[in-house]
Amino acid sequence: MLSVTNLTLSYGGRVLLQNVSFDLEPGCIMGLVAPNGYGKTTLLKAMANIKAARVTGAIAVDDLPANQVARRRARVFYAPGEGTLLYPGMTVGDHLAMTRKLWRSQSSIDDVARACRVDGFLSKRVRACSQGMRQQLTLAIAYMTGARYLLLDEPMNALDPTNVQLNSAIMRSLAQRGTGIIMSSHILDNVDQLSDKILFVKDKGLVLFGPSAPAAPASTASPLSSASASTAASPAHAAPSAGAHFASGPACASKAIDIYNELYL
Ligand SMILES: Nc1ncnc2c1ncn2[C@@H]1O[C@H](COP(=O)(O)OP(=O)(O)OP(=O)(O)O)[C@@H](O)[C@H]1O
Repeated sequence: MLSVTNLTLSYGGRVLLQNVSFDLEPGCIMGLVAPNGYGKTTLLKAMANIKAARVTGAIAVDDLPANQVARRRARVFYAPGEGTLLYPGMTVGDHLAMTRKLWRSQSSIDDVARACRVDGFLSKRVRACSQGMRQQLTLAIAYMTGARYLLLDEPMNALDPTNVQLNSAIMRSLAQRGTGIIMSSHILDNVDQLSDKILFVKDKGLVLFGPSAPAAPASTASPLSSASASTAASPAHAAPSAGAHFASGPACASKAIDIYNELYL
């Protein structure tokens, strides 16, 4: 379990998230949704121990003690968007080879390249790749690491519909084998299809929609209002009474776009 406890994130004096807590379980795909600038990237980086912001609180990686930095790092991989992970002068194949070596991956370059459909441009330098190709490569690198927890920043951006479906299937298959995935996204229909749970950033807190949250009270006319209030009143854990929005599994009773509109519009 990747556990976030009482996390506060700020830049200068500006607090983005205050005292938030949640767990990313192995085998779970969690969507992370909020408008631009609400702190999704900052949260994912903090979870990967990439300290861009000021961070207080605790992040636990399984049962590993905090001082076992290398072992913790080996279980968590953050994949940024927009190809910023990549080296423009290196080829696609070089990136996979480097990742395989650094992460001591058991996967073969050919297998990952074929599965992620980057095998057709392995010898292309990143600077000559399209935006979508760079994103395909970023995801191929993430899968190659074999990390138990993948933190994916807008992973479906720039991908064509075929590649969105391909990567959705790969993520689902990884989750079935125990990988925990959290992905920020503005593509809400994909978040609906893929996520077991969805975290929304709201009022510097988190609102969780997912099957493990307790069911909303029957008398609640709008489960959202109860969810928001619950989170605001209880910063300790992002498990407000919002579970009625989801059936179990990826199928979602309420669409993310409806929840989004109710939270932010
Ligand atoms: N290095 C930094 N120094 C100061 N402020 C920053 C820094 N990085 C990000 N911010 C600010 O923190 C806020 C949250 O940024 P972040 O990138 O985490 O948002 P986001 O939810 O991922 O946005 P988007 O959906 O646009 O990608 C923004 O207001 C941004 O300007």
